[in-house]
Amino acid sequence: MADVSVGIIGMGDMGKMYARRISAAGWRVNACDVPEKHEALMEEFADSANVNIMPNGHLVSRSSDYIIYSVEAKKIDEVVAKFGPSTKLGAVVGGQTSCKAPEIAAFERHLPTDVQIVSCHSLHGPGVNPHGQPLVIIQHRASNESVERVKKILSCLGSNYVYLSAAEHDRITADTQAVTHAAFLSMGAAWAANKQFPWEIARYIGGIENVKINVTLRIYANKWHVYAGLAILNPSAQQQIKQYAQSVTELFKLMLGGHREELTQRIKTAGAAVFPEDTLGDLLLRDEVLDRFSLGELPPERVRNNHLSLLAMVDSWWKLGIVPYRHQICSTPLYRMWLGITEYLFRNPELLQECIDTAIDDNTFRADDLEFTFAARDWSERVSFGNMDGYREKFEQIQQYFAPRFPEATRLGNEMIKTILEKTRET
Ligand SMILES: NC(=O)C1=CN([C@@H]2O[C@H](COP(=O)(O)OP(=O)(O)OC[C@H]3O[C@@H](n4cnc5c(N)ncnc54)[C@H](OP(=O)(O)O)[C@@H]3O)[C@@H](O)[C@H]2O)C=CC1
Ligand SMILES: O=C(O)C(=O)Cc1ccc(O)cc1
Repeated sequence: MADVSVGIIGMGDMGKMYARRISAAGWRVNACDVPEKHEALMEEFADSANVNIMPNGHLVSRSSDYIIYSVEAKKIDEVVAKFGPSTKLGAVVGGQTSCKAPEIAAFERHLPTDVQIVSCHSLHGPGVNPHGQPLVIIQHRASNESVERVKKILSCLGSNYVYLSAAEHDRITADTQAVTHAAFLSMGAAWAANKQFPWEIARYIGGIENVKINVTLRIYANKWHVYAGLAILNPSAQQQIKQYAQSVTELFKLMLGGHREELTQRIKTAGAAVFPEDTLGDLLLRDEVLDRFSLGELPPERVRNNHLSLLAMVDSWWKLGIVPYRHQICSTPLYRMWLGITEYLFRNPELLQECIDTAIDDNTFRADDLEFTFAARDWSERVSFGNMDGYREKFEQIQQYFAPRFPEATRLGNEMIKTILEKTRET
């Protein structure tokens, strides 16, 4: 084992995080990125004795025993086609991309048949401590012995292994990540369209709103390709995102039409299906936690909101027959927060009633909800059409709008994630 070396192709945020932790645990790491970044990487890792920065993926592939591709999901085929044939005889190969269908297809297409395939996916971003987070292991074409080797290497992350097939992985992450991101991306799109910075408006400060704002900014501060890849390339994700957009539209129409009874009936039915009384444990999140992380001044009294984004989430879980708690074992931090605030609303009958009353009686959210509905449908269409360029254009435009607040939001978001994860880790 001492002689086993680890290759990392793609030294972006995730690749570097892996390289630092794996090398610190004593493994020799051979790593590369695109040639334009070679020199900068050499400098950055000059002091890391166990990290050997190489000029390209051929050199990494031919000299490493476990090779991890940590490149953009949309580039996986092109990169594996280039370097896969150079893989060391008998090595094990895996990938870190967020969607496994294209990754596994690329491995099967381009890797020599003697090469084994054990893939992985850390279910968190590069700024989150991997300790205790889920790490998916996919034994696709490999002996048990090779899986043990990979687990031994990755054990330095301290994550919890979750064993899935590639297809199971994609199905679950469509239910958890893709639809969660669609909701937050739509919130950001609506705020930007209305030229709002929500932390400057009293009705968007405090409690559930803090989570909405911090998570939205966290997503827009990341790279577009991460979200585009896991939504567009995941065969299961389109349906989920489409259902979410449809639920948003239908609920908004009921609100606009003043159909109190129908709206109440639908929300209560969905709530009962997703949060059945006899299966519930403690709440994932509580007021003290929710109120602590605000980008703006907390108003003296909580301001009402109809929470269309949350009502639509439960409605689409119900329509799709998804039981969100079943996915907790392989959930990301953002998914846990999203489930946390949704549950917080649905398990508080007074708050839910206030939400329905606000939806019917209060006109002040109509403009925001209209933009939110447009946004949810627009994201869904860009995903359905497989429109990478269109996704990027919209994402980066909104990213620019929020960029000035990213440093503060990231700092607050990190604290919030840490606190919330401590509260939700055992569940
Ligand atoms: N960020 C996150 O929160 C998470 C991301 N992931 C997944 O991990 C993967 C990496 O993500 P992340 O690190 O954030 O993305 P980055 O964009 O930071 O890193 C990807 C790196 O791979 C490089 N690359 C592209 N082509 C090649 C090549 N031919 N040879 C060597 N390097 C190449 C890219 O260069 P260039 O920019 O020039 O293309 C880039 O530096 C993605 O598939 C993502 O979906 C998984 C979990 C969490
Ligand atoms: O927590 C989330 O959902 C994130 O946004 C971070 C993230 C992004 C991509 C992944 O493949 C895994 C985690």
